[in-house]
Amino acid sequence: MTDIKKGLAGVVVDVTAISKVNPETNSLLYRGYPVQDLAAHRSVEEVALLLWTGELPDDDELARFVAFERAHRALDENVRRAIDLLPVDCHPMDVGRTAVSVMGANHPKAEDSSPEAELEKAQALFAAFPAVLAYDQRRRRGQDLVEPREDLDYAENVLWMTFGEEQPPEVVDAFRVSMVLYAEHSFNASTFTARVITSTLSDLHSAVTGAIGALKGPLHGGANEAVMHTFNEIGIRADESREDAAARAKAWMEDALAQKKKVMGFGHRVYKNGDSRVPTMKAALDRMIEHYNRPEMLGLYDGLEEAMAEAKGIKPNLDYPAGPTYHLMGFDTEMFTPLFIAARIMGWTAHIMEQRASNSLIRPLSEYVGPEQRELPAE
Ligand SMILES: CC(=O)SCCNC(=O)CCNC(=O)[C@H](O)C(C)(C)COP(=O)(O)OP(=O)(O)OC[C@H]1O[C@@H](n2cnc3c(N)ncnc32)[C@H](O)[C@@H]1OP(=O)(O)O
Ligand SMILES: O=C([O-])CC(=O)C(=O)O
Repeated sequence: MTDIKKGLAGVVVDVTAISKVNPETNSLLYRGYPVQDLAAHRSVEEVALLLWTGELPDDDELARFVAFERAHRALDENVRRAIDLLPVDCHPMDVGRTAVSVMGANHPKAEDSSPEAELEKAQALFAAFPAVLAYDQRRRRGQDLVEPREDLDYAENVLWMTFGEEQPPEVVDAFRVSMVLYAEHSFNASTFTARVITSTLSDLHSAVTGAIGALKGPLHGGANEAVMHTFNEIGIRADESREDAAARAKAWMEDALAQKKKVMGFGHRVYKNGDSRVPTMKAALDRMIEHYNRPEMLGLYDGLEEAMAEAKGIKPNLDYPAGPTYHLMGFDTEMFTPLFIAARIMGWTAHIMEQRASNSLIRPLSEYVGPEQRELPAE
């Protein structure tokens, strides 16, 4: 029997110059720059340009892109109409997936895959997607659409369109950090999906639509939402001490592992000794816990982490600190993975362009294990 690598685990399928995930050094580089340095010092807009072009922008390049991004933020009327047709109790990832598909169908350059058109479509999608998730959260709450504001940067504006109020700088900063950390992660399942679709010479919006489908699952992006379901199952008690919350979380985890449950937000296919992005995201979560004065959330976080480490030695992944961070900011739980879409559009579209520039149809082989050739039964 052929040596089959289930889930393509450990298989190197292509080269990439976009990011380097190094589990040995527990590091992640975007185009050579450590992600924690980018998260500390750079805007989402700068990171987007870095991922797409390979270099950090100079002042003129950044100013041009910032102007473009601010001019392309408003929710398109066709997209709004399509969203309004979807039930308010469907999953917001279905809304995001549908919205990107509608954007593609309406884009005048949908079938133009030249490098220039591709970059323009990537930038427009990056600019336009936040309005989808912001509008979706608001319509579910019975609130009206909030128009984008051109005087706000990307991170400030996403929060503005979602909540209709300017957020304090600490909150904006934690949100910006999450977007930078979520932007790109080499050949993860959704990015690989986007590359498979691109490899057939399909268009950018089709590739992103497919990637959203792959991101939705709880073994991938859906884990940030699932983390919050765990917290809710344990029970969030705003007046509880950190210690009491930690004790309840530990007991919950011990019980879950005794039942052989998989607990989302822990483990990773590539990192086996911790996720390079967790310390930076955890620091942002700590700042939010302090800002909102919610020590019991830290108790739940620590209790689960400690019990998982003691029982199985498995470390948290990025979705673990990101989930409670978004919760504290006021996002509805089901909106967490659409936030991941907003960020990962940067990485997906960079990979779509890289795949197209050096394409080969992605079509692996399988070993057949079904019945041998046989005769049809007589009619
Ligand atoms: C941004 C991201 O997408 S990060 C990933 C987000 N996904 C999650 O958080 C989902 C939970 N985690 C998991 O399911 C896994 O760790 C994965 C899918 C991410 C990676 O898994 P793989 O590399 O395929 O490892 P696999 O699932 O085979 O796990 C290896 C062992 O660790 C255990 N394990 C791994 N993760 C977990 C977990 N979260 N909870 C409990 N046990 C776990 C498995 O049960 C398995 O144990 P066994 O050998 O006794 O059967
Ligand atoms: O790399 C992976 O398999 C999943 C992940 O962490 C990501 O996509 O950010």
